Amino acid sequence: MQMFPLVAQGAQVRRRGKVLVGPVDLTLGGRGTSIVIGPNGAGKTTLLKMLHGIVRMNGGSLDWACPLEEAQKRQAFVFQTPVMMRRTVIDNIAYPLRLAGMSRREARARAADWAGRVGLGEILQRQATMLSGGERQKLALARALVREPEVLFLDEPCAALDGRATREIEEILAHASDSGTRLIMSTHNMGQARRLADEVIFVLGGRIHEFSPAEAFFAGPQTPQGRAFLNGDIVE
Ligand SMILES: Nc1ncnc2c1ncn2[C@@H]1O[C@H](COP(=O)(O)OP(=O)(O)OP(=O)(O)O)[C@@H](O)[C@H]1O
Repeated sequence: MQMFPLVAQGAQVRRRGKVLVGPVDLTLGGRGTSIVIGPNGAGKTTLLKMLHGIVRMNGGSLDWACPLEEAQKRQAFVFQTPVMMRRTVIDNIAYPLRLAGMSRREARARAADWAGRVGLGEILQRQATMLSGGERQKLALARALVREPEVLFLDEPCAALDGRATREIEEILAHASDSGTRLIMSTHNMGQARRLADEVIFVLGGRIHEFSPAEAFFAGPQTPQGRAFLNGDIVE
């Protein structure tokens, strides 16, 4: 069953009388990588969580092309600082499969396979809480990808990582994208945005200020704020 388009109409998130996001009108198609950019506090995280369905909306609508319950099963979210369970690497990755009812044997086999794909194949038995930042992020990716979601949301997955770890994560993401996983991801790193984006969602003040194909955006944003942001100027 088709999951896309995802259509938001007048979607809004308010907390304590303040609008954090919206109103947002947005239609996302089923292909490629959407990169969400914007200054600190613009609402990128809240927007991603709203689209994923884990923050309560206070207005408007958000509709997948398939029933919501179906859509929820087919998407995953990688947080900026993923939480590690006090278990081994392989058990952390196998966990979502176990939750979904898969046998221990099968879940561990798949987990070991995914650990290998993200470069954690040598440390399957290490306690996840002992991992470095880059390793944690790889584990979080494997744990999200192991269920083969059609859509993966990521909130600044490389924010705390050095260049090498960032490049490794980007390779995993590019591979997932090539394999057909729809990526919707925020980043502060404009180099990363240029490398990964098929389309850019520029968020300002909780609203979508620009939404364009990546090539067009990076060639020249349509708005003064978009241009300023791309230049590294302060945008408020
Ligand atoms: N649960 C909440 N209650 C009240 N305010 C919140 C809540 N969550 C976020 N905010 C506020 O909403 C605004 C948007 O936050 P959000 O984290 O979505 O922005 P962001 O663009 O991801 O920021 P950053 O780039 O700094 O991570 C901020 O001003 C933040 O302080």
